[in-house]
Amino acid sequence: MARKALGPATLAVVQAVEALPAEPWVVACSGGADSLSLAWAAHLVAGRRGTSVRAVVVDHGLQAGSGEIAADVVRILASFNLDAQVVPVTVESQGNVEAQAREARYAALEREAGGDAALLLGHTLDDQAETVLLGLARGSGPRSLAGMAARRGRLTRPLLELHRHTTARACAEVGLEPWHDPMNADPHFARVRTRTRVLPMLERELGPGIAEALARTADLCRDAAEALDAAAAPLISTTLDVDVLASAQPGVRRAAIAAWLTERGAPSASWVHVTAVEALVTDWHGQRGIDVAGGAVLRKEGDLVYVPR
Ligand SMILES: Nc1ncnc2c1ncn2[C@@H]1O[C@H](COP(=O)(O)OP(=O)(O)OP(=O)(O)O)[C@@H](O)[C@H]1O
Repeated sequence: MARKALGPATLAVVQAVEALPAEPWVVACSGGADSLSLAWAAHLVAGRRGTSVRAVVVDHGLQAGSGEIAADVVRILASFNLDAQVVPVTVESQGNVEAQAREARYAALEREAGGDAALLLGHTLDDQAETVLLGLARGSGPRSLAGMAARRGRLTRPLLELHRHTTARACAEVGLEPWHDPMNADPHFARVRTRTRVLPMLERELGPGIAEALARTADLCRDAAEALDAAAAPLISTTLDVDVLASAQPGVRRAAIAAWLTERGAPSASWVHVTAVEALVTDWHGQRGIDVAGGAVLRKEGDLVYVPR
């Protein structure tokens, strides 16, 4: 039977999905153009391969009518016969709501994917470029500038080399109406200002191709971060040896401290904490220790010791 020709944008999304290995897929779909076009393409490719695919829509319950919006997305997915379900999560409405929503979303999505399925996410080249730019503005190092990996564990991002405008066009080509999240247009968020003002301004002032260049920076930084981690690994055990740290290169020393803090159970080591711990080695004047997230680091004889709170 002759296949109906795909439009050029749809073809680009389908080809990105075809590059994935054959395995069961769970598509994380918000209803936005990126994850909607991804879900459409995943359904097509899985059908051709005879592998299983379904979609999950997380309802964070943070906006009025969020349940209906999620149900609408499930209906859109059902319109092309993709099996989908809404998964509600509970997010505290105090503190950093965005970060809590992300954490609850990823926990629910990973639970849904279980042990065997790859979890497909709709992040694009533009998302990667925004992540790198925001990291540069914060003064981040290579680990953070590495941005998002195309594959980490079961998390899979097939669209990282495609622009957001491609996914929007793909939806139009196949007749899907994506949901436009009002938060994606709210200039209160630094990411939204980066997307709508900063990147377009850089493209105007410095020339086209900024997003591609920033995505390449992410790839290069990932390589650099992996090299630093590999060099730091032999320095890490239950405690850190002060003399060994003192003679290590600064970048390797800081990578060792960051990885050690994370291994010991300190939640994501910030630059402030890493450099404060480093000072126990490079600028020691008898201070006993310093507080870090989740505990304290003490200098005991020739070692640094992590004491959880
Ligand atoms: N509520 C949700 N339910 C399921 N998956 C989600 C949800 N929100 C985000 N995701 C997943 O995370 C990816 C990135 O999220 P992000 O918030 O950057 O995108 P988005 O603005 O929701 O829109 P899009 O679907 O176009 O990516 C999405 O592509 C999707 O795969």
